[in-house]
This record gives sequence, C-alpha cells and structure tokens, in this order.
Amino acid sequence: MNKPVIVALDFADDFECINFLNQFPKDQKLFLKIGLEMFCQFGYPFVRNLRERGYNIFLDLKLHDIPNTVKRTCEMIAKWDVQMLTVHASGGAEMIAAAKKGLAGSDTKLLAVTQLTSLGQTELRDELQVPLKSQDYVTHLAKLAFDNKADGVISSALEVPMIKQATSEDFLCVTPGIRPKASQVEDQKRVATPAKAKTLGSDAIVVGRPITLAENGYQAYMNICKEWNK
Ligand SMILES: O=c1ccn([C@@H]2O[C@H](COP(=O)(O)O)[C@@H](O)[C@H]2O)c(=O)[nH]1
Repeated sequence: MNKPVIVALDFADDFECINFLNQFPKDQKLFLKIGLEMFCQFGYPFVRNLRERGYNIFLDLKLHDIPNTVKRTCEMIAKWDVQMLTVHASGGAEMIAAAKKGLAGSDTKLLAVTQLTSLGQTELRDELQVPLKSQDYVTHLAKLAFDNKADGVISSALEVPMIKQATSEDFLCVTPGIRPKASQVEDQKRVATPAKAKTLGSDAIVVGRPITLAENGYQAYMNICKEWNK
C-alpha cells in the first residue's frame, strides 16, 4: 500500500460532505475516513456509496465490547470491502483476536487504537489512573495488538519508532493528530506535522479539520500531500 494521507470526513451532513469531495478532481484517488459522526447518521449505505465512487475507506468505528459482539460485528463489516477498521486495543487480547477472526477472508486491515491522540500524559495519569509514561502505555497496547494478530495500530506519530521497535517494521502505524505548522491544535494533545510524521515512520496520516475546515480544502490537502511526500 502507498503511504496515504487519509482525509477524516467529520461532517454533520452528507450534502456538505459530497460538496467537499466535489472540490477534488474526478481522478484524485482519495482515502477517506468515516468515523462515528457520519456512520451513526448515514450508516452502511453511505459507506457503500463512497466505495462505489472508487474511494478507499477507513471505517473508524473504534469497536470496544465483549469478544463475541465484536467478532459478530466484524463478520458483518468483512462483507463491506472497506480497507481499514478500528477497535480499541484496551478491549483486551481476546477481543482483538476475535475482531481479527471476524474479518477473516476479507482484505480489511484491523487497526487497534492505543491511547487517543486527544489524551496527554496528565489525562492518562489523573483521569485514567494509568501510572505509565504515555509512550510506554502506547507501546504496551501496540504489543498486545501485535501479539493478537492486528495489522497495526492508531497512535500519535511521536510513538511510531518505539512501536516499530517493539513489534515489527511491517506493523502498520496510522497516525492522526496531524497538524501542519500553521493550524490550531484544537482538542488534540499529541500532535506532529506531516513532515515530522514522515520522519518518524508513520505508514499513513489521518487529517480532518486542517483540510475540511480550510477555505480551500483541495489546496490544503495538496499542501499536506506535498509535505508528506517530500
Ligand atoms: O487517537 C485517535 C483516534 C482517532 N482519531 C480520529 O482522527 C480524526 C482526526 O481529526 P482532526 O480534525 O485532524 O483532529 C478524527 O476523526 C478522530 O476521530 C484521532 O484524532 N485520534
């Protein structure tokens, strides 16, 4: 897989989303992330519609439930021909393994979310009561995901070298929390620029608001691609 810039489609309505996509040239091969906001409103027909238009799809549902429920959900999603799906690594070894079993026979990559990029060291310690350093916690969850046959993880770009060292160079590190130098950080805590993510070895970056809220979304996307592909 080429190292893609994945655009997070966090829109309140599908009309706004399609208008956004119409800014891009027809032959632009886009990798799109559908998250909870759009999936809860528009469901599978929306996913199918975008697949039929030729887009690659990262379905970011962050599943987190008992193993049987996650497995049965993954069996359904396995029929949807999406390229990536997320579960929470903190759901545990059995749940991650069950998700992978559910996806058997499909080409969907299973990615486990480690520590959300909106959580920093303070939140980890004071709110979640995890006594580890953020990088160690992320690496621990990544190792759990690797040992239970996930294809990769979601982390910040900052942890990628440690994750690759603890798992394998081929273990996918897909990194949100990407902020080009000039943009606001908003609710993200562990952030990196596209250039920094590339240097650190991310396999794909996920970018939402710096593109979707830009005055010219296409130009913002192209600027990020230029920095990422340099
Ligand atoms: O740890 C995580 C896991 C998922 N996300 C998702 O990525 C995008 C980021 O959007 P921005 O607007 O670029 O902040 C968003 O859809 C999140 O749900 C994440 O940010 N961090």
